[in-house]
Amino acid sequence: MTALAVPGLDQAPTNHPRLLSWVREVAELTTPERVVWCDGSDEEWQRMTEQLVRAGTFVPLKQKPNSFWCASDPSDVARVEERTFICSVDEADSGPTNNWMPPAEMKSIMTELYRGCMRGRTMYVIPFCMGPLTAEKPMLGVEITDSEYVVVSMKIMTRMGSKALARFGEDADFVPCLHSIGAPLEPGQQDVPWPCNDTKYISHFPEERMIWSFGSGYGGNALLGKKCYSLRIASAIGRNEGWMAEHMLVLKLTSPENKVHYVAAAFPSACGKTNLAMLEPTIPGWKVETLGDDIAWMRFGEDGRLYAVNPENGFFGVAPGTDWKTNPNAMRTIAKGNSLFTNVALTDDGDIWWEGMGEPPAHLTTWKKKDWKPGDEELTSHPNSRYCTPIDQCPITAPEWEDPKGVPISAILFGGRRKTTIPLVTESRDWQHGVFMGATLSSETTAAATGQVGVVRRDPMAMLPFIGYHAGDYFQHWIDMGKRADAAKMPKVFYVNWFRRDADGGFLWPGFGENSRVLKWVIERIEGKAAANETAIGHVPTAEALDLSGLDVDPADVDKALAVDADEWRAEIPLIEEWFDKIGDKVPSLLRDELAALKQRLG
Ligand SMILES: Nc1nc2c(ncn2[C@@H]2O[C@H](COP(=O)(O)OP(=O)(O)OP(=O)(O)O)[C@@H](O)[C@H]2O)c(=O)[nH]1
Ligand SMILES: O=C([O-])CC(=O)C(=O)O
Ligand SMILES: [Mn+2]
Repeated sequence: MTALAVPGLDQAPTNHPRLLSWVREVAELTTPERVVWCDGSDEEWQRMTEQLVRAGTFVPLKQKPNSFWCASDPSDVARVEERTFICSVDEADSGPTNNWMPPAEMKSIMTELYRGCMRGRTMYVIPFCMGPLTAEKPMLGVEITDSEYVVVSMKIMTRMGSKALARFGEDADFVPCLHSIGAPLEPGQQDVPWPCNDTKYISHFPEERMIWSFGSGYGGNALLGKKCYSLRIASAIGRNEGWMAEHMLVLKLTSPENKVHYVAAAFPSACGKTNLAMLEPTIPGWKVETLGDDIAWMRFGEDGRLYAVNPENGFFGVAPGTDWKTNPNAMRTIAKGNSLFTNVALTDDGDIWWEGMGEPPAHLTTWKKKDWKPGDEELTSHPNSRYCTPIDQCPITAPEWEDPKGVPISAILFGGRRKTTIPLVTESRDWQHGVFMGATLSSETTAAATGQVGVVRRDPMAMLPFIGYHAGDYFQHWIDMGKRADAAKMPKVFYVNWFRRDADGGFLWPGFGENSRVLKWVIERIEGKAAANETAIGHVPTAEALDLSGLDVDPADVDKALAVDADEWRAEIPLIEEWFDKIGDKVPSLLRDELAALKQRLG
């Protein structure tokens, strides 16, 4: 090996041999101008944000301390599912829901893309830890990137820098995560505010536990600790080790009698996780606290219950629709500053604005950097614009959110965005039926991924884009988790839909804080206190069982939100059959049995 004289390469704050040799190897391939080992300090944040302001990437916000507005390239605004690959050694392990390429082929394509790709740029080395630093076996990773935006975002979203590196010792295992925006700078070339590449690959090598990402700076494609590590790679690890990595929020619910229950909920991207995680109950005496808004790792505890940990350190939340009425706790969190806002609108006095925030000011700069005034047709903010903010700034973050042991889960909610068919809430009969509900979960597509919006697709456990292996094996893993446990100790599974509509297109259920009424029914079911109708699809609340006191809605609308329409469900059956056929032989026979039984009950 020829010793490469890249400034900074030899200033490594570690003796970890595997880490050192990997960093050198990447530097030799990508040929950056210098290497910087990130320490995660406030001085580093200061330096990076100043640099991003000089580069025209960030605009400092006058109205929010230590916060920045940022507009991406208009082509780089969401996850790119069609460019996301699970490169398992055997194609059959990737399954019918993932894109696949042989690992060797992907590596050879991407190696050529990476060759010289950091020319003229700085290569940052970011040691990070997903989940609490105090974990007995911390889940470590190192992201190499040529994007300052990624470095500062990782500081919010993960535990990174020196404090993470302290857990590496000289031989700790870590997931190598290689990221490049794919925009080398030639001498004298003027940089752009959001460099990226039209060619994009988001590749995962589950057997090697390695991630390679190229061409995009967008969060879900570039902050590799999030979806790539904590869901795709972690789901594959969890399957082997007997735990679960899920696209779930985790909240703590305290009843008026001071009983505590922890609830996890899986909804597809842009379908309400952050909002539910930070909900302000509208019913007296109930309290919600937040532990996580996007990802949960769940393992059995010594008492046989399922415990959840949030691997993240921040919120990367959908901006539009967030305001003081719908999600006041998110507003309080970002008001404290230390946040990044990407692809929202900028006000003339140096604040942010987006659709759903009430009356717009007389003039705005849109996410496309165009002038905008009220009445203009164009959206001021991209529908997938995001705020990125530290979780510990949230006023209702539960104190135990960093407990490495996690919190015991009483209920799991699955939910989607469906205009029809799916009632407001349905309780499963048992774990296996709950797995069936999750495996057949459907939702309309959203702006969180590129592609058409509003198309109904199956999104099993809200994990369609995030399962790091064969979806049929994933269903089997869910069933096996139930078999390993005492049934009485497993969380009870519910299926919710906040998005059912009337004939005029209006929502039948007011949602947001009012969803506390559904949470109350869920807890009362668990405690054996609330009534339900047994229907073909599961247990649905009687109109009286749902606490509607003080709620200003037409009771007929609530009835419609709760209705089980046999015709609509009969129309759903062929869609579920088609879905199971797509998964093929690996659909667990118990789920086929559930489908047959559902068909029979519907007549
Ligand atoms: N009608 C209605 N809309 C909701 C409700 N909860 C959330 N939304 C809207 O759904 C959109 C997405 O909500 P989020 O809570 O950010 O979704 P998420 O699941 O956290 O999304 P990701 O971060 O992409 O995983 C926002 O525009 C919300 O305003 C609800 O109860 N009713
Ligand atoms: O991953 C992202 O970019 C944001 C997110 O939470 C999702 O899409 O589910
Ligand atoms: Mn998400």
